[in-house]
Order: sequence, then structure tokens, then C-alpha cells
Amino acid sequence: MSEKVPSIKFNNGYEYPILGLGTWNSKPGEVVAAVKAAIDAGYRHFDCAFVYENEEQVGEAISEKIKEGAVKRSDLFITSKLWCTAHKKELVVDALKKTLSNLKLTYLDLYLIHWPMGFKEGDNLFPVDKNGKILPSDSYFTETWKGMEECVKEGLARSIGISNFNIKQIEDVLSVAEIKPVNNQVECHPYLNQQKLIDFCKEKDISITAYSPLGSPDRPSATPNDPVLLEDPTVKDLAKKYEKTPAQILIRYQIQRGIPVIPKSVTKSRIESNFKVFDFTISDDDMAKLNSLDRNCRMVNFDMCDQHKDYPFTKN
Ligand SMILES: NC(=O)C1=CN([C@@H]2O[C@H](COP(=O)(O)OP(=O)(O)OC[C@H]3O[C@@H](n4cnc5c(N)ncnc54)[C@H](OP(=O)(O)O)[C@@H]3O)[C@@H](O)[C@H]2O)C=CC1
Ligand SMILES: CC(C)=CCC/C(C)=C/CC/C(C)=C/C=O
Repeated sequence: MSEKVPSIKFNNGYEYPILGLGTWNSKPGEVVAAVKAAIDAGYRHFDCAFVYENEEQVGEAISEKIKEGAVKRSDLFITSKLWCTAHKKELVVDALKKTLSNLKLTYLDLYLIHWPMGFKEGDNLFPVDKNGKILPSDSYFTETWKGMEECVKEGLARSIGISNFNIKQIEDVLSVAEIKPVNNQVECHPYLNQQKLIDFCKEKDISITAYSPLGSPDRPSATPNDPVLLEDPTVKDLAKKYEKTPAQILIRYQIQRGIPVIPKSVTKSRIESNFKVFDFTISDDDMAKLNSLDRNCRMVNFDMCDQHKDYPFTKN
């Protein structure tokens, strides 16, 4: 039996395991085995989203593992995210109920606003105009936040947070929040180390989760000319030095910064090796080398939304 993964504490007192399994781009036919393998390997934290269109299969794996007695619901930390087409306040609780039904759960540990941008309401998850650009909703995320607070009040989510929010957008949420966000989930790895955002969030007692920690090589928008983080020479040299894989170096980098991290894999051997990151320490000098790789290189641009009034990223 593996050791319990260390946790950080949210501003509301709940514990958040520092390592979890990502599920974006995990095909419905692969994710059941992946989640089961992860539970067997010791993972207790799973990162999901309505828009990943695999919540039902994640839920199936979780229920089967609970049924066979491998874990209890209370051992697990399950996150999901509100999709952009349900940003109007009156749509939020129902969207969470749909996610809970998919996952076969009665509550989530953490529910996040997936992106600060509201899209035109309806069944089309990516409503676009004739140029392929997203059609916006007339909502603003401060209204969405009130719906998120309702989810806590109804006992459907223990904690609520945000994802892909920039500093100004976080300030706007805080200006209306009766319940503070506990977490902002953002892209974070040595090519985009997010130190400024991390420092700001720390000051506000909001934790950060690092998504795409391996550089998201299977993202749909990847092109052959993009840099490949897992093949970076410094990362590969450190892997050799510590007798670890490049992925283990990138995961350990976040853990040593105190940043929870959610690498995705559907490959049993990688799911297992990505979890073996608690038996070595990267030296301060080597952490500095990884920090020096920062180059404002964002892998997940979501650029079909770059004309949206609430697009969170500055253009390069
Ligand atoms: N809030 C948000 O907007 C976003 C959230 N996320 C969350 O963060 C998670 C992780 O980010 P994601 O973008 O998926 O990318 P990651 O950086 O986690 O990379 C995943 C890719 O790396 C491969 N991989 C995993 N382990 C290894 C290994 N040991 N060696 C080599 N390759 C490896 C996987 O392949 P394989 O599966 O084939 O093994 C997959 O192709 C997501 O799954 C999602 O849960 C991600 C993006 C946006
Ligand atoms: C089908 C289209 C237009 C995009 C697929 C990628 C996708 C699910 C994007 C959603 C935004 C995103 C990057 C989410 C990651 O969590």
C-alpha cells in the first residue's frame, strides 16, 4: 500500500492532495482503466470537467473502485468544472447537478469556473460565428460566482474556485465574493512558471493548481514547430542526474514549489511512474535552473476565444 500523498490546506480548511490525475483528452474508452490504475497506484485526487465529455466513464471507474472496497468516497478528492455555456447565475446549480449525475457522486470536493469567458447559452459547447470565433454570452463571471456560492450553500460542492483567471479578473471575483475562491487552476510548467500570479494568489490566500505540467504534448492545438518541454535539454540532463524521468522532474518541480499538480496519462506505466515523486529532492541550484527556463510559452491558448471581452491572456 502506497503512502498518503501530502496535501495543502485551502483557505476554508479543507485538505487538497498535492498530486492528482488529469483527464483532459483521455478518451472515454481509455479513462476507466486509467482511473482504476491510478487508484491502485495511490492517486486519490482526480481532475475532471464537463467539457472533457468523459465524466460518465470517470464516474464508472470511481464507483467500481468504491464498490470493490479499494477506496471510500471520503478518501477521494474530486474536482470538476463549470463549462462556459452555463455562466448565467440560474444555470450554475443545474450544471453541477448534471456533472454530479455523470460522476455518480452526491458532492464535489472542488468546483471551478473553467474559464472567465461566458459563451452563448445552449447545447453547443463551442458556439462559433462564421470565422470560427466564439459567440459570447452577455453574462460576466461575477454573476457566475454567485451561482457557484449557491452550490456550496446547497451542499453540492465543498469548495469553489476559478481557472484561467488573470490578476484583474481575480480581483473582480474577490470584490463580490461572500465565499472566497480557494484555488485558481492555471497552466504552469518551467516554460510558463507563473511566479507573478502565484505571488499574487498567495497574498490573497488562494492556492494555485498547475495544469499541463508536462507541456500538454497531446493538446489538439499542438503544431510540429512548438517547443516540447519533455525534450528540453535541461530537463533531460536533470532526469539523468537524479535517475528519474523528465516527467518526474517536471512533477517534482511543482511539488517542491508547494504547487498542486495534475499530470494526465492513460498509460498504466506512466500513471505509476508519475506518482513516484516523493523519494527524491531537486537541489536549490537545480530548481533555479528549471526556473530560468521561463519564456512566457503558453501551450493552451484557446485562441478561438481571443476576441472575447473576457479572454484572460495577453497576446504575445
Ligand atoms: N483548467 C483548464 O483549462 C485545463 C486543465 N487541464 C487539466 O490538467 C491536466 C493535465 O494537463 P494536460 O494538458 O492534459 O497535459 P500534461 O502536461 O499532463 O500532459 C499529458 C500528456 O503527457 C503524456 N505523458 C504523461 N506522462 C508521461 C510520461 N511519464 N512520459 C511521457 N509522456 C507522458 C500523456 O500521454 P498518455 O496519456 O498517452 O500517457 C499526454 O500526452 C488535464 O488533463 C486537465 O485535467 C489541462 C488543460 C487546461
Ligand atoms: C473541439 C474544440 C473546439 C476544442 C477541443 C479542445 C477543448 C475541449 C477545449 C476546451 C478548453 C480547454 C483547453 C480546456 C482544458 O481544460
